[in-house]
Amino acid sequence: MRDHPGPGGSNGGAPEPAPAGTQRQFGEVILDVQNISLAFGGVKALSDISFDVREHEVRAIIGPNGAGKSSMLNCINGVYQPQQGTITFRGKSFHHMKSRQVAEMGIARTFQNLALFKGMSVLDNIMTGRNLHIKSNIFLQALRIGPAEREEIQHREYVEKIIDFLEIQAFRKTPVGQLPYGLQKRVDLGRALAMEPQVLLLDEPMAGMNLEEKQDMCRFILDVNDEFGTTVVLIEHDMSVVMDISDRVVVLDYGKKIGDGTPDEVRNNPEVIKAYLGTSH
Ligand SMILES: Nc1ncnc2c1ncn2[C@@H]1O[C@H](COP(=O)(O)OP(=O)(O)OP(=O)(O)O)[C@@H](O)[C@H]1O
Repeated sequence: MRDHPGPGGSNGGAPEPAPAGTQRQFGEVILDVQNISLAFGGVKALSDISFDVREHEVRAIIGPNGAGKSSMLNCINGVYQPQQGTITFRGKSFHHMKSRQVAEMGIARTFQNLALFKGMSVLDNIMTGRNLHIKSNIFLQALRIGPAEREEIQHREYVEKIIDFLEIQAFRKTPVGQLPYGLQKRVDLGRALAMEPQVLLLDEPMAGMNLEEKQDMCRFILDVNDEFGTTVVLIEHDMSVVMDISDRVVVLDYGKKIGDGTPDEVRNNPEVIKAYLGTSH
């Protein structure tokens, strides 16, 4: 298990050191979710959910099927517009932000069902993550002349670094659809990393993977967090993974928050045990 910070909660935004004897240290609250409610007709997907995420933290959202986890990520990255509540990123609140605007602010997302172009190579898929950073106009890009050519070279260099980092050099020209599922998930992570996010939202990054693939993915998530300093918010069903790599965990059940704290606190929370950990998923 990782070394953990103290129990959750804001201290007014001041940097919060980890308790004595622990290694991990977090910055200010980077993402603050306050009183979010979201309904689809009569279905209350989220009811008055609040939690915060500190800079450089690995924060997990767990809960049984239908608990509202993906809906929460969709509110954070602008796919859904909650009827109530506020999300604040680096002190800037937003209610009705489009996904692209959220991405431009520095929040990237991977999806439960991969959002990759199966016929395109690994390299080209990861390049799509650079779109937000491309400054030259489409005409120059198409002709690959002047500043556009220089810019493309810089973006390709950045993408090559990600490919090296994720250890997928051998597949850089391979169409993504020909790769095993675990590697496709890694490419999806690469595409999100190419956006140079400050916060990375991962929707079930380990789903459908075998043990070895899960171990690899855990290592990459922790390396991204350590080496790039990227804050990570992840949804994951595999409890051993969640408990191993998360600093703090939010627990949802039927759209309500029933637990929030370190893995140990959550593990010992009777309501959480009853709703989730006591059942098989
Ligand atoms: N677009 C939608 N339209 C209608 N209902 C929706 C929509 N998205 C989610 N819901 C409903 O909201 C509730 C929460 O769903 P959500 O997918 O957020 O849960 P989840 O915790 O991510 O579940 P899972 O672990 O199965 O992915 C469910 O009752 C679901 O049916």
